[in-house]
Amino acid sequence: MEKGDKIEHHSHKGRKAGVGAKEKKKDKKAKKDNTRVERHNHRAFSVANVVRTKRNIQRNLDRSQKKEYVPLHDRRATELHETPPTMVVVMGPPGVGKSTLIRSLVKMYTNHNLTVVTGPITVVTGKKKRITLLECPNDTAGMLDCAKIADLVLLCVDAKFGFEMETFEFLNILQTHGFPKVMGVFTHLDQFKTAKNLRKTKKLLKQRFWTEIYDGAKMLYFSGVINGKYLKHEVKQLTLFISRAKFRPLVWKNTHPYIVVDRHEDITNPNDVENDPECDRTMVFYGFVRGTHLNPKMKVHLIGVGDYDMADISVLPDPCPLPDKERDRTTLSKKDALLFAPLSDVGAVTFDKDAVYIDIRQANYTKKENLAIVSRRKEEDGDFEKDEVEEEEVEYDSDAPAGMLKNLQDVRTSVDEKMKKSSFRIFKGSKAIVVDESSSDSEEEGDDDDSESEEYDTNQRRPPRRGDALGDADKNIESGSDEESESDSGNENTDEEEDEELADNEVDEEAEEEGTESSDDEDVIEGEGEATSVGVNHWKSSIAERAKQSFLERESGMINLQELVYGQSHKASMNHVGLEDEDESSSDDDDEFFKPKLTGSRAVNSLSGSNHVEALVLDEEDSCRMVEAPLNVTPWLEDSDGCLVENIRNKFVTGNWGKEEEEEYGDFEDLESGEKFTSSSRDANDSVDDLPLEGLTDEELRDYYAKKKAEQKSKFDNDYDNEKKQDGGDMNDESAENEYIEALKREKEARLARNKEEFGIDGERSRLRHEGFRQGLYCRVKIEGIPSGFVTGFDPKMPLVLGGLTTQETSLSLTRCRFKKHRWHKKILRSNDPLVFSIGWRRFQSIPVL
Ligand SMILES: Nc1nc2c(ncn2[C@@H]2O[C@H](COP(=O)(O)OP(=O)(O)OP(=O)(O)O)[C@@H](O)[C@H]2O)c(=O)[nH]1
Repeated sequence: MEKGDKIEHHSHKGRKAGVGAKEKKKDKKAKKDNTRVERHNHRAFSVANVVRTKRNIQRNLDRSQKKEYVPLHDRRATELHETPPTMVVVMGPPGVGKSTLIRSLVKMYTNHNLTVVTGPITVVTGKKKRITLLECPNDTAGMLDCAKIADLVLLCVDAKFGFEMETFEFLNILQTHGFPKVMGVFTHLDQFKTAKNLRKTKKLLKQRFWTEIYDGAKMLYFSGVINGKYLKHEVKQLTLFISRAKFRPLVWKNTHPYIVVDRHEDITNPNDVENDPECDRTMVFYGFVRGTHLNPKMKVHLIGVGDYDMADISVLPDPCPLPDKERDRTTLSKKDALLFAPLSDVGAVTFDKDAVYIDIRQANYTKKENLAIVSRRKEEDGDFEKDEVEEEEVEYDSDAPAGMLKNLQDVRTSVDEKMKKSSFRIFKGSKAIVVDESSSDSEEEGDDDDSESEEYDTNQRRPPRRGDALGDADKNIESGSDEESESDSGNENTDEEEDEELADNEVDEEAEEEGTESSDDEDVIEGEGEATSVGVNHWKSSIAERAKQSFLERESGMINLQELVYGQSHKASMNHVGLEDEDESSSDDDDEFFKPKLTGSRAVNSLSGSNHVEALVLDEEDSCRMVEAPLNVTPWLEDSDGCLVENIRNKFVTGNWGKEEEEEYGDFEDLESGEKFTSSSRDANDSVDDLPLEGLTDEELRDYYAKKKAEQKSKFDNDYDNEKKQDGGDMNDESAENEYIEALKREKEARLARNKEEFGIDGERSRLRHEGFRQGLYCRVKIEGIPSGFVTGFDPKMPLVLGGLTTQETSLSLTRCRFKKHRWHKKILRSNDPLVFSIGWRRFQSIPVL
């Protein structure tokens, strides 16, 4: 509806029957007849009871006064899909039912039965709402951390037991950390035997709770557990309270960015850890950015560990996104009610920056005969036979991934070894070439064979093409091997095509056999002859071949930038010389054809002798920063007008920075206002301020400054009032203030919209660079140099928080603080009494001197 539009209301319908209607009729008639007597009831609107009215007025004033608070600038995201999940901390003494409460809430929201409740659990609770549930550990450190990050605290209290030490401790901690919203959850109500007793206890608990927190704080009563969860309608009521709760922006969270870590990973090089198990670790932390913008250059404090610079921070896709905005639904469907609890063992998929891990719990591809240990154990347990019947080995297709995985288990020799043993012949009737010269007797056969094997090498280095010699050679491998195998069996086949078909068939058959045959059979086949083994492991050898080809392709296509810019390295060039020398000596007896070819730029360099020499000269040192000609100092020292030393003398600290500098800059013109500034005008301006100060006494000087300050203040006040008048018109103070706050809000929204428009959809990266990582983004933060103790002593029950540090928090500073004695600490606090300090994100224990 537009602002100017009038709202249509139902018109008033007068009474047509009853006393009121009768009276009205009478009055109308009297008015008509002019017999109406004007009556005035003096006491109608006067105060009947002065004292009571006074009290009433005072009470109303007090109540409205209580509701007033200093408005805090809310820096939380305005757009709902950008807000991070609300942090709901569940706190209470041990055994009070915290885990049961979280389990019940998760079941209510997502219909998922949680077994383990550890770490932060994020749940989509509505179309525009998410919450993160976190169980607060029962130690001071954990409580301190939770108090800093909580938006809402569910304070669990065992009603049968009453308030316990932990609850009061936590409330105390909350008070000193800026009080977040607190709701009371009273459990174990089913353990009261009489209703009267229950009613009495409820009343007592309520009074105590309200005095601890504030009058009217929300409380819920949970009466009993069914199937390990609280009653459905009671949990439903709690979810309603959670979704309706309004959170005040707390000062600390308004000024500090932080990440409550969902999960973390140790990405230290395993070799380093093996060499030194105590070595510093590189770790990545995952979580939503909360609070304010997290600047990548900011220092962060990993609570309980120390201050660190972020080695890397990047945005990841939201693991628990809000449902699609486009879908026009009023309620949240169960499908959209997502759950993300990486430490609680929910779901099988884990996302990393560049990998997705799927936990395939039960799948087992190990062959049955290899499960010796398992079966032995079962035998020992005595239920071997029973399980035997249950578990039947599944047969997989050898082409399917599972089948290939099983085949891999049968491999006894590596691909390299097989390649060494393999042989092929290039021309029909020529001798087969064996790769491994030492194992074959090619050495004994003389130079010809050597050259053949070399030819094989050089041919191999060429990138393959369809129908190329290598492709032919491939065919030859197959045909050659077939021939051999067939010659063994006595069937000679000269037709190549037939050979290929046959080979294919054989490969297929043997591959099929391979899937079912045991490893012993495989060994027998290998023993029968190499030709057969080539056929059996055909797909494996082709893998090696393909890998080799792709490597060669990459090798030839690769441009070495370092070589392009700096020439070849000295070592490399020395190698070339060595190689060439060797070649020269060997070229006497070998053909040109069999010379090892240099690839890429090396080959170009070695083309001509002069080029080669040039390359060698370049190779000596990094030449890009060197001055080619020797430095000529004479023009610097010449005693003339153009003397360089004199020209730059004043650029240094020792130079004359007086008038010369001003003269150097000369006059300039303000292009916007068109005003011209000359050095003389500047002098005049300066002198106005400077003049009265000369020869003044201290008293006069003080007066002079006070006057100047008053002038400035009045000027500011005028400007400010004008601004306020413009914003609020001639309204009274309160409405003007409201209007002012509204104007600020509007301005903020407009600024956000402008920023968004400016950066556009594709400008996300530059937005992150300029703004930092805004709240609600799911980030991955890499931190280096974390002590090994953090990994070894990690307790998933303790909340892990990465808090952003402002600049003044990273520098050495003096803090003034006051101590308040704990209400139950009987003794007077003395020097050297150990205290736990919580200053900003940091917390530590110390023995202060008071
Ligand atoms: N009868 C009854 N039993 C409850 C109630 N709430 C929780 N329990 C039981 O209390 C036991 C402890 O509950 P948990 O949820 O594990 O308590 P917790 O606070 O997480 O305990 P810690 O993890 O040790 O701190 C469980 O066996 C629950 O079934 C309740 O309202 N009534």
